[in-house]
Amino acid sequence: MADDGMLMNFELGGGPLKPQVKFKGGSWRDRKRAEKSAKLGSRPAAAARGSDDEQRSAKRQKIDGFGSGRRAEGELPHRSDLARKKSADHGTPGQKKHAGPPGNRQVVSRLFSFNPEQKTTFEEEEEWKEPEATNAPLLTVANFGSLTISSRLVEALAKMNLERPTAIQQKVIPHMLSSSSDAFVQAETGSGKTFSYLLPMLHRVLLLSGGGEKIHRDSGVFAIIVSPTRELAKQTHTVLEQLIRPFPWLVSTAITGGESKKAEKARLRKGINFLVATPGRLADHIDNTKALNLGTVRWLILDEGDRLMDLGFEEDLKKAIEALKQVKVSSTLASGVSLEPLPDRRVTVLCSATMKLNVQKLGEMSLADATFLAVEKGDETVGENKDEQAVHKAPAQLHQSHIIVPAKLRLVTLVAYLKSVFSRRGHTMKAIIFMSCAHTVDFHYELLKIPENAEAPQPTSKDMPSNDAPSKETPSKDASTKNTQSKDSENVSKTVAKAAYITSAASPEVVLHRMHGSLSQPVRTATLKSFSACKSPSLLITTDVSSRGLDIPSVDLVIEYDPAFSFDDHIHRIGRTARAGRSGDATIFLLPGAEEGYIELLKASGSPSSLSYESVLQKGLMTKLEFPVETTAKPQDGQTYHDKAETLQLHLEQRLLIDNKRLELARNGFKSHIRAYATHTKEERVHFDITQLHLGHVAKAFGLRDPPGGIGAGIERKAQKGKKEHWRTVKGGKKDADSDDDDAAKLEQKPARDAIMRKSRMLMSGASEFNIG
Ligand SMILES: Nc1ncnc2c1ncn2[C@@H]1O[C@H](COP(=O)(O)OP(=O)(O)OP(=O)(O)O)[C@@H](O)[C@H]1O
Repeated sequence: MADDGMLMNFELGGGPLKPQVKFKGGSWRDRKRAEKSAKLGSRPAAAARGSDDEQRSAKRQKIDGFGSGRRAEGELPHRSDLARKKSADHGTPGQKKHAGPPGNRQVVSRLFSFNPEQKTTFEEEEEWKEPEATNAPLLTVANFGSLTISSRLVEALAKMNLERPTAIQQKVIPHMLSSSSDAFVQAETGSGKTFSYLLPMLHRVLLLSGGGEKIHRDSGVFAIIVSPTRELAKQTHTVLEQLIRPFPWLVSTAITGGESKKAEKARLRKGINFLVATPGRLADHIDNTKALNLGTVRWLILDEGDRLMDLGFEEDLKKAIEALKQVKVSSTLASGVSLEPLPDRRVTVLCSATMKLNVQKLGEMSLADATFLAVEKGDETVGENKDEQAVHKAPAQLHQSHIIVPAKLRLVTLVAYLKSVFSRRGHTMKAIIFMSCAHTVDFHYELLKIPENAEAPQPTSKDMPSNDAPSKETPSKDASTKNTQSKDSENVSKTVAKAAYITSAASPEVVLHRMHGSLSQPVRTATLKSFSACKSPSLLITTDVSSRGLDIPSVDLVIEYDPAFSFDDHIHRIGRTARAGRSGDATIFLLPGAEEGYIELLKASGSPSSLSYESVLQKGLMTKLEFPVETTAKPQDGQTYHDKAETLQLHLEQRLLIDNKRLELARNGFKSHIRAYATHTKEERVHFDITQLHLGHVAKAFGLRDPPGGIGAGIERKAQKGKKEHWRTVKGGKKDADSDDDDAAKLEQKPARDAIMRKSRMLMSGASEFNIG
């Protein structure tokens, strides 16, 4: 019978090779080995118990069985078959026989031995008490009306359940209502920066109409809001649409990469008053769309300034800023309406939750005599803050934790953690897991979802509502709703599924989502919409594409399974929870060793608590553990949580071995993860030292028995030369290292390594990840 290379890591009983078979082909060593294996394989399981030799024999049988469908019975496999089989095979040192009943014995990788020691000891911590929220609406202010904004705007806000301003809104709104000077707005994540600039702009534009309809869509563009990502641009546009709904004579639109330029041009020709844009597309329209007249523009808002610069939009932004400078500011409209209520010069407002050097550079490019508007310690001008480096706190009510997990245990600890948090929180739980790159997202999504043939939940009309305001650009809401919903369902067919493993009696259904920049724009948009609207407990696995500005209601927990590439990114990631005064939790996974040093840095953003992975495993795995597909590894009554963790790991590994597609995802995930690891910022690389990664252990976290040949091997060999730590020496033999020579050499060659790093950076944070332009 052909086994198609699908043999798993359990003993083979009689095995595919029969002892009486005469062996042909291969070297004499291979023939001898195969004969010996066949003999051992024919012995009863009980006799074969426990010895390492026998494990190795069982392993060889599996190697020998690989590809047997294409070879005469008894003929030995070619070396290429052996090599192919090797990476899918098991049996490296550090594996043991599972202590199950005879006849059901399995090989399990040891998860709890040979792990590096955790260096940090944590004193017993006091129970965390949630402090007063720092980004909540202010109780000391009666309502938005007290900021003297239009009563119709106050009504529109009330309809959105917004009554009182937040601290930053209280600071920015009066400034923008009365002043014509530039501003730098810095405030915590989730503190309502969007309304802080939208409300005063709208108020002043409404003064032009004097409450009537003196201005129209073709009166000109009054404000341009630049957002770094398409998602953020669309989100800001949605909020804006909600605010201007009572004023049908005002029109806004979003122009973003990934949309039809022709349709955007047509909209610009018809007339727009508020334009939300991504930088690349804005620069393109400035160059190529005559209908885009900048003469009436009085506000340029640069939202998420640090991200705009991180993503390399400096040139596009320069172009927009220069183009605006070239145009004379008109004081009346062609229709004769005076523009007096608007600022008498073009005002630029730069917003950021963090203030890195590149934001300061953007400030120098775009601002003149700007006022620094922040909630803390009074106002200062931007110039006086130039030397300040980014040390920023997360909202005080955001409860942060870290968990130091050895690499081998990461995957099972993640499953256990998710299982325990979903079972604790019950039905209203939303969580986001950040991973380093698209391939790791894809792998974990595939592994954690109920496999294909099971029906994936399609967003229903209940789950895909549009809290999007009906845009005046959308011809007929009713006509398009049905169409949009069916398109959305189609778009999320590969990004939304029911989760396996992490469900519990309290959350019998958890909806899994995945999102990254390599997905097409319609898929990204539909996936976010589904996650945002999902009424069941739901989990989004994503990259940093979701870390900035996204406002997803009621996210309770952010897990940084892979730490962010920079501390600022970390602040933005965790800021997806605890928004506008709500509570929230954030947990970061760190490896023992150098990564523990990152905890000191974390303290700059709050007071993180420590979680022990042992207690996470215990909590998560001692409740009923259910596997979505059968493999020989099964959780059994009476197992300790260590046994359960190893059973779960074995089961996950077996799932890779029976499905080449999943195995490939794991290998790609591993390789991309290692490349991504090299792209931590220079200042933080001391904590994320790639030479300290034990690749064999990291491979386990991808359900792999060995690191696949590829980028990683060179790194480990390099590290091994320098340091001979006990736990590192358990890594496989010479052949493993030799087989990866090419990559090792490549990595040690600086230009090649730099190219990889550049590519990884681009993948992680550049245009290809975000598909903006
Ligand atoms: N005054 C308010 N009262 C209650 N909720 C508010 C108020 N202002 C804003 N919000 C809500 O707070 C959330 C966060 O707002 P917003 O996205 O503008 O924050 P942000 O400061 O831009 O955050 P980030 O830096 O993460 O982008 C939104 O859901 C918004 O509706």
